[in-house]
Amino acid sequence: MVWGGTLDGEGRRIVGAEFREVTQKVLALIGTANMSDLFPLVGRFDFQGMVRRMKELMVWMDRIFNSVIERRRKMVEGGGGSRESGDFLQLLLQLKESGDPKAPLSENNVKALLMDIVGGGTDTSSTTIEWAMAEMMAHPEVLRKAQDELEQVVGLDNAVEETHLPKLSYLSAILKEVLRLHPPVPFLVPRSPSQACTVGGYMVPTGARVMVNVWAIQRDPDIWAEPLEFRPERFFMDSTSKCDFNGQDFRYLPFGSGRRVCMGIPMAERTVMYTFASLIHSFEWQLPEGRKLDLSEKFGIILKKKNPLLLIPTPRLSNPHILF
Ligand code: HEM
Repeated sequence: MVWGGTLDGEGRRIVGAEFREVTQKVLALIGTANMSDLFPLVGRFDFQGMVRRMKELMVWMDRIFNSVIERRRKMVEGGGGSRESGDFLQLLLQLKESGDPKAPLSENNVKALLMDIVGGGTDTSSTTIEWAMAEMMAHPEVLRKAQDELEQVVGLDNAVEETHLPKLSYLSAILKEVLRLHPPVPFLVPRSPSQACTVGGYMVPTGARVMVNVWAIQRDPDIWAEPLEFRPERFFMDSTSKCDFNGQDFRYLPFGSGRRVCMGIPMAERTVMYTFASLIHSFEWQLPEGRKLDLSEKFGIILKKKNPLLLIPTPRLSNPHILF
């Protein structure tokens, strides 16, 4: 979707694996406590070597982008591959080449946009799906209901398609509940007011770093009934039925709010729901023998499971070949 049409087979796998590795390292580094944030005066000494390590990772990331862009250029110049790779990279390069004065794009802009999309969209989406599967293991009755809905809308003789998604209202409520209890970006992106202001009686000085604790808001017992219970049905109740992903309702902000709200919401809604729906429609899942379900969290810029979820699938469609 992002640059998949540019790379094929082995190339896609290698670049994908390398990109995942560097993204994991960047996210881990961003989530590490940095002394310089607490004592800005000593920041320039970079005692923990974090600036140095981030610069190294950015060089690595840049090399990956350069190689993908170069392959794309060769593909077009050589005329060997189709010019229409239909991916996001193609769109960005076309915009850049069109030289539209209203939206000028440099090569660096293209790379920054690629980084935003891949960096912002991969770990967040995969973490949501992992939490969703873990909650299904913890709540088999919810899983059963979701599978019943899928059987009615999709049928056991079909694979899930994008067109089915708007009809899967219970599944959509499950994902809302997953994102309520496990918001992948628990503190959103830090804010910094350009003017001092007072919020809820607290003075926030100009330039202060403000973190919004969405994790705590979405578990606040003053707002949510039985906040620690996993209950997708709550999103059908009058009081919460209007909670969507746009960040207008300050009780529920898994994608943030305001000017910096997640720009990938439409894509996330479709890809996460499609993947999750396909997983539970196409397979039955169980924990490996003797292994207990563990729902503990690991603190970081992305709120992941402390221990990765390991499950065993068994085909459930009438004809498993539908998937291939
Ligand atoms: C379940 C999946 C996702 C979740 C939970 C999520 C969540 C978030 C959150 C909380 C923010 C910060 C918003 C704020 O501080 O107000 C954000 C920003 C962002 N997200 Fe997502 N995101 C997801 C998927 C995606 C996808 C698929 C893309 C790209 C296609 C994406 C691209 C971005 C970008 C570029 C930003 C930065 C926006 C800015 O600062 O202006 N996200 N996301």
